[in-house]
Amino acid sequence: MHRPAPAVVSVTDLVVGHGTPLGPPLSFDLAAGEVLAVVGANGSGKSTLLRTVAGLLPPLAGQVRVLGAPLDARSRSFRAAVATDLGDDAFLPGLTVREHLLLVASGHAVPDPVAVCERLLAEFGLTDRADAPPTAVSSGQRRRLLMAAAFARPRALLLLDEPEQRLDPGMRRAVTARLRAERDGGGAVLVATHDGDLVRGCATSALVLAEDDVRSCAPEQAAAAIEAL
Ligand SMILES: Nc1ncnc2c1ncn2[C@@H]1O[C@H](COP(=O)(O)OP(=O)(O)OP(=O)(O)O)[C@@H](O)[C@H]1O
Repeated sequence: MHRPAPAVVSVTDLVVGHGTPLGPPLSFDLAAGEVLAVVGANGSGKSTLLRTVAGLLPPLAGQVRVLGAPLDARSRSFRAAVATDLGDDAFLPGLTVREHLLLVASGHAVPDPVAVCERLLAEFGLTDRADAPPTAVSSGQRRRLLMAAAFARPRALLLLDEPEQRLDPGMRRAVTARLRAERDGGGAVLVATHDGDLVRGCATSALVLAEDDVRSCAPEQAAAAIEAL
């Protein structure tokens, strides 16, 4: 008998917050080949939601399941399946941009990690700065490195918090195209963003967070909601 694959992420009656609830309970499913954009004003809870789904914050109520299992960020299966760029930059002293990428790819047993990393360095415009430590590149270049690192490893789910931050317009368009390719290749993406063009360019659905309200809508409506903020 054919059983449908479980949602990559399944959220039921989830209440997030730092001690006190932020907004009403949330429920949504995210399947392979989908990009769910989370939009809303500053402080509406986008990062808090992403950090909860990443297992960095405990839910105040409700459930998050990842690939059919209750969220357990310490489990090997969760760590193997979930790639994140939540904007936290922590780097190892003494390692270059290239070496950071290689560390991620090798740590996840990616075949031919050197070739994978060189491709990502070129794609994210970092080849010229690959031998510098991350502390010696620009803030936008560090952001490119964090994003490249998320793509340097296998993943079923990608969690991104405002990937457009600090990127120039050309790289924003490139990231949007990258997320479209992720979606079309069967990946699942949960992305918080203030970038209407990114939502239009890659999302399959959206959640609009507001005080005491959460609305599920089509990408075009979410992009319009961003532009109305
Ligand atoms: N570490 C923290 N401790 C306590 N409260 C926090 C913490 N981080 C965020 N908050 C609060 O939680 C609420 C939601 O913040 P969150 O960062 O999730 O919003 P956001 O929608 O991602 O905002 P932005 O668009 O500015 O990134 C805000 O009121 C914020 O002040």
